[in-house]
Amino acid sequence: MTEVALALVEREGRYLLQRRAASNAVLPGLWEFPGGKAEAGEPLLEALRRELREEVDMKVLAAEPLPPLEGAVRLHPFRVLAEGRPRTSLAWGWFTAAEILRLRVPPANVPLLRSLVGAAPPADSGPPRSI
Ligand SMILES: Nc1nc2c([nH]c(=O)n2[C@@H]2O[C@H](COP(=O)(O)OP(=O)(O)OP(=O)(O)O)[C@@H](O)[C@H]2O)c(=O)[nH]1
Repeated sequence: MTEVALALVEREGRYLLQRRAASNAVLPGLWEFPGGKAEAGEPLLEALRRELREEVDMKVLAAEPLPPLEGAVRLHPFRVLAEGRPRTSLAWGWFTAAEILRLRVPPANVPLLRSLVGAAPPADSGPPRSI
């Protein structure tokens, strides 16, 4: 299974996203968290540090793991406190989780984004029920 480290860099309730190049063979044009595949034998935290540095030139100061998501690959999201300002040739921006759900994102990210928004059900959905 391919292990992928994702950086959820949050500032004032907004998360850093970048947009995959339209020319990318995998998920072209989608908005995603900085991150990428761990190399063979590379600890996830190291992959997280490396990808954040390589992709947006930011330094991880602290990272807290969230539960992994299983799909075609295994996503390991981390809440990240990072130093610096994003520097990347890709489009990027700061978005609330609710805003991100209205962008084109990798399908595997949707449950994660919903959990970030908080389980606020639509007004007409009735009382909360366990699933
Ligand atoms: N970076 C990133 N990858 C994600 C997210 N959500 C998600 O499903 N993925 C998947 O995780 C994998 C990460 O691949 P990547 O291509 O970014 O990894 P990488 O930087 O190591 O790239 P490389 O294979 O070109 O060296 C892809 O299959 C991608 O579709 C996300 O929010 N951010």
